[in-house]
Amino acid sequence: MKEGVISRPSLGQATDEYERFAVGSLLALRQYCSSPAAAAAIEREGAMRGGQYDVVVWDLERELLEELTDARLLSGVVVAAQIRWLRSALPAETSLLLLDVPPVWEDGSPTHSPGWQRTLAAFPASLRRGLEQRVACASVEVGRVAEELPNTAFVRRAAALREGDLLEWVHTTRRAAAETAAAVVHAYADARASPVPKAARPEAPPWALLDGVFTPSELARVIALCEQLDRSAVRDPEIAGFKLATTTVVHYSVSADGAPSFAGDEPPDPLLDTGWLFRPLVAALRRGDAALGGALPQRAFCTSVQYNRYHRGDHFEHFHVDEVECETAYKSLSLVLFLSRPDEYGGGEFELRRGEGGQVTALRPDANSAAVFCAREVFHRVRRVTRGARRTLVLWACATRASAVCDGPAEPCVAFGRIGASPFL
Ligand SMILES: O=C(O)CCC(=O)C(=O)O
Ligand SMILES: [Fe+2]
Repeated sequence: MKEGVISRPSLGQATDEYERFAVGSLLALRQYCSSPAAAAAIEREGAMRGGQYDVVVWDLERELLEELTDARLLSGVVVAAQIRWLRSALPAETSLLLLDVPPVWEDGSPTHSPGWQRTLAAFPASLRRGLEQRVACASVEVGRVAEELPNTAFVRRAAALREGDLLEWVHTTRRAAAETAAAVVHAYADARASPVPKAARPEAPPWALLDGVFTPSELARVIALCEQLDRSAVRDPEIAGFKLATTTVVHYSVSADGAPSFAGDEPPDPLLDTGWLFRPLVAALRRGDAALGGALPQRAFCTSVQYNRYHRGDHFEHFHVDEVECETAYKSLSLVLFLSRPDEYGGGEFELRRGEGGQVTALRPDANSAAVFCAREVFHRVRRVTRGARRTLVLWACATRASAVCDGPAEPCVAFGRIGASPFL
């Protein structure tokens, strides 16, 4: 495998998909997937997309990765594991596509933060040089992609970056992968010493229904965002017997000083500065947790938000729990926010069931309400939509094994995709 190779024929097929379906998302999905069947489906998907999108190869495994692992930066270990998985999932002849290895350091700090600067300053000179070379090399690749795909938003944005900003940009735009890596990094550390996670209290109700999650003005803003996302939506292929829907991932993204992350003559990107969307959802996770008996571990963080649209014939008919493995970082609470009014769609019932044999409850909740439930215990599915469109936002509060039992402040807190130095936002 050669470093920095772009396979030109397959690049010709890529559009903005290029960014959206970068491997990071698949890795994140694989990490978070809900069942062995789902894992298999995602791996198949990985293999298929691997054939379609032969992207930029940054072979981090050989040099930098060794250095990272030597430096005991656990992200190195995580990346190595991800690459191994990726290699096994892709056909042998496919060049490794690894668009984004987010530089998630042990304290989860973004690359230009004081934390990052301190980390970098502590590196041996050889490692620093290695890193700098990688950034330069990545910039060259972005430049080459820009020649191939001059008109995509991704490229316009990427090409405008200065070299030093690249890692920062990767960190921000690939939040889902970063979350996965950050979670796994801590899980590796936690797994050494920690006992199994606390089971949810037996007397806790299995799910909570919350209403009024967004204020009217927030809701108007959410709807406007969704309409904007609908305009560039790409329909996901069906995973038969599992899911057929269109899903867009919205990452948590805020700039430190509140200024727009990208200035210039482009219209503002609706996917930047999304803190306003996350705050009420995190508040709802906290409310849901309280209603369920407060089982959320002390140290928790939330994932990106998935915006799902189910049009006529669409479904998520596979009865599943969102978390099964619990070995590393795990999803603790699931939140499904219903954006559509019940009269806007037919079918599309949200069915919930506690455990394998529990009784099924079918819900068609009001718009702006949310179901919150234990990600490990509550099976759920979405029946086929027969009319109109059903829209939801889905996100999870995640934790690591040790965080289920660690001592911490009395109030459980949810941080935005960051654990480590300041998990208690
Ligand atoms: O969109 C929904 O209503 C549920 C989605 C879901 O169950 C999931 O993403 O795991
Ligand atoms: Fe689910």
